[in-house]
Amino acid sequence: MAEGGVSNDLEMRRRQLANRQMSTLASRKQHAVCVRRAHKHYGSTKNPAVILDGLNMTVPKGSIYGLLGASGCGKTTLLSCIVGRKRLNSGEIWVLGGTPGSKGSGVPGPRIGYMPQEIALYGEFTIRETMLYFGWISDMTTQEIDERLTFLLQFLMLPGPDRQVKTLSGGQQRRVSLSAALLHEPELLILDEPTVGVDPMLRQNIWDHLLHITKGGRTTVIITTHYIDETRQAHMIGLMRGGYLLAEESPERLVQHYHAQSLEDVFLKLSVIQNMGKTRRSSIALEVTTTITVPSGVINEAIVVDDEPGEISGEFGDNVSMSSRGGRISIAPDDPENAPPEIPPPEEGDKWTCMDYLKFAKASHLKTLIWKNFLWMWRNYPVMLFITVLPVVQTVLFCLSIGHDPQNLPISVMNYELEEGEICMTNITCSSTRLSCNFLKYLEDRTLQVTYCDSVDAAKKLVEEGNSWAALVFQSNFSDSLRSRIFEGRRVSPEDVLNSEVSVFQDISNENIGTFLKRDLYFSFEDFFRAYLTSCDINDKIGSIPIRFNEPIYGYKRPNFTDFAAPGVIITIVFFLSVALTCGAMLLERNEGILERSLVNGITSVELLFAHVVTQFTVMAGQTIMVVVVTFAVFDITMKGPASLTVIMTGLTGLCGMCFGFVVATICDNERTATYLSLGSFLPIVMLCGIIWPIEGMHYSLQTIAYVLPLTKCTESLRYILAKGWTIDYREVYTGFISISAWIFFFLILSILLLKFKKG
Ligand SMILES: Nc1ncnc2c1ncn2[C@@H]1O[C@H](COP(=O)(O)OP(=O)(O)OP(=O)(O)O)[C@@H](O)[C@H]1O
Repeated sequence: MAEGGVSNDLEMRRRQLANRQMSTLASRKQHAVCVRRAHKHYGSTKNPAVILDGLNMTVPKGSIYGLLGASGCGKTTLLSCIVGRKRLNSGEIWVLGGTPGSKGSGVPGPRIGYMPQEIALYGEFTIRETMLYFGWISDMTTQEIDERLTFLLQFLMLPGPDRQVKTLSGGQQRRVSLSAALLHEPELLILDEPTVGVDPMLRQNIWDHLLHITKGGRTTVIITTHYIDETRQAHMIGLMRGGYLLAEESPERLVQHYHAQSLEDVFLKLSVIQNMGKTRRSSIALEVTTTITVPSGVINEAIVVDDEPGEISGEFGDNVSMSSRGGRISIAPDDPENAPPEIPPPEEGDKWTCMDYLKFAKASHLKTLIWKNFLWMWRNYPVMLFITVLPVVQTVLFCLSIGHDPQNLPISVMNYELEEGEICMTNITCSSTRLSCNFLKYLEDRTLQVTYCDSVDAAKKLVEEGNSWAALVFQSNFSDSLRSRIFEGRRVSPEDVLNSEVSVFQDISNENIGTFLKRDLYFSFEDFFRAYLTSCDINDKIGSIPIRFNEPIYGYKRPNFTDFAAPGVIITIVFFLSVALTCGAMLLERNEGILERSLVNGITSVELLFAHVVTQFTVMAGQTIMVVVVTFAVFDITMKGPASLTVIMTGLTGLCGMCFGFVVATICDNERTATYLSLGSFLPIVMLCGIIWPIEGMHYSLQTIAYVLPLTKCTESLRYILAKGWTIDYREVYTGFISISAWIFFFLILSILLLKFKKG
């Protein structure tokens, strides 16, 4: 780039800058960027970490503005506020004539090209795909993108367009990131350290290109860099320290004014002056003034003025002022007549209405975002695996592992009816003297593993050692006593009543196994007893408890737990897989800075959410179908109601999980907190939704909470559809649909509002 070519332009702009003038609203709006009295802190208001402390900044149109400052001084924070991604706590920003984020300002949007400090690219995309993404969201055609890409690849010395970004070196990735910012030739280019990791020759090429594009006055560049010397080529430099700009001038004038050798010298001197302002009464300051040469008159002219911040910008010529918590030091005498006017209130009509927030998205943006989401998933094999295999595996595991009766439970038996060494014969007759053997046969038929012992103590010991779930003891006259119990009626002796009992010593530490064993003992005894009565020509029904269980109206005579658990398990699998998938995809996008970058390019939160809804919904629909097919077609779990309702309810649950995933991703700053929040919500939701235990058995105070939770009503509803065959006409069914739809709506609105308002 010919230096002489721009010198006239530059000179003219410098003269404009040197003109002292009142900072009117109109003049502020004419600049590419104008920041006034910017205050920004992180942390709580009680204990704030102040980053911007009354900062003023003026970036004239068509200039290259080098923003310099030590690491951590707040440059990135300032740039984020300029591009509308973070909000000031107080103060004003005008960018390209409007307030960032206001209606019609075009900022954020394609008027801005933003290269953030982090790479902020999809590693799985090729260079061309990356450019297509950023180009399309900036409303470029594919042909325009390809033409620009050819130039940028050559100019930034990048490898072929089909190279995947993750296979490039760090420096190459930064250059791809720079290309993405330069691609659509924006009016305002904001480059956060674009020359890191770039060799000196290419660095000079980049600077030449920046000088070239700013030459016509249409493009303005704000650039931060740690290489102070390269900013000599900028038209203007802002030296940032302690939350505001120490100086804002052209590099030549700064060096000249401070009689410095280099810009680094200038920065050092200004820093010393600033420190003296803060500790001007301390002896350290005296020491510093004697060792550092500061332009004559500068210190003497320094006067302490009030806390009211003043203008510090090229707009006001050489006027350089600095504030500290305790007061303000003005290096050049402040001109009271040039005191800045109060910041005007924001213009009416700039504010977004609720409808604007929800205003429907641009079709081209949506198309691009959906394309990007699918491409990202397609390129991420583990994600694809997660998407396709996990729901099937989970469902198969559920169907194979939950709800089946425990098999081969060991029990120990001391049978005093048998002689020593005698083996049980199992023929049953009315006069049998070995009825205990007949009963044990029925137990064995129920897969219980019987171990015969030679004493009660030995049988109980097996239980104590954990080798048996129960010890059964039969008395020596068990058969006779049982017969007396049947045939002697009211004359039966108490001894016979006692001796006809099977004595059981059970291990009920595992409640489920204990209950199954009890059930097996009861059922086996009933079967045995009825068989015995039949052998004695007695109506076998006398042997049953006189309660007749008819064919149930709903369900089966022998209900199975799998049917009970299936609705809750299906819903939980679909819901939480959706949460994980959505939350993971969004957090990855956000934490790598890609989301930030897309938003600066003009993507709106509604578009972003809508694109995720479309992508995740497609995935989730596939998952739902797989889960339903495996559960009902392969494992034949009971489904009495219409399959369509089952699929719709499962699909809605997945949609709700997806919307909850949006909320988690917007609330949480990183994967770790997202994991805590998802897990933290998983357990209460699952515990209270009635999968594990009927809601009617919960503490009454929890029952109301349980019914309000997202998965409770829909689990119930699905259970009614599956087990009873009910349709949408039933209140219990349609309330489930209403409940899940309400939660979807709530989560969606919440995530839109969070996305919109949760800025730094
Ligand atoms: N979200 C945040 N929450 C709390 N503190 C933050 C946050 N973002 C930045 N900071 C802090 O604000 C200060 C300024 O950060 P910023 O990234 O703006 O500095 P910088 O000048 O761009 O630094 P560098 O040149 O190293 O990139 C730092 O101390 C940083 O730790």
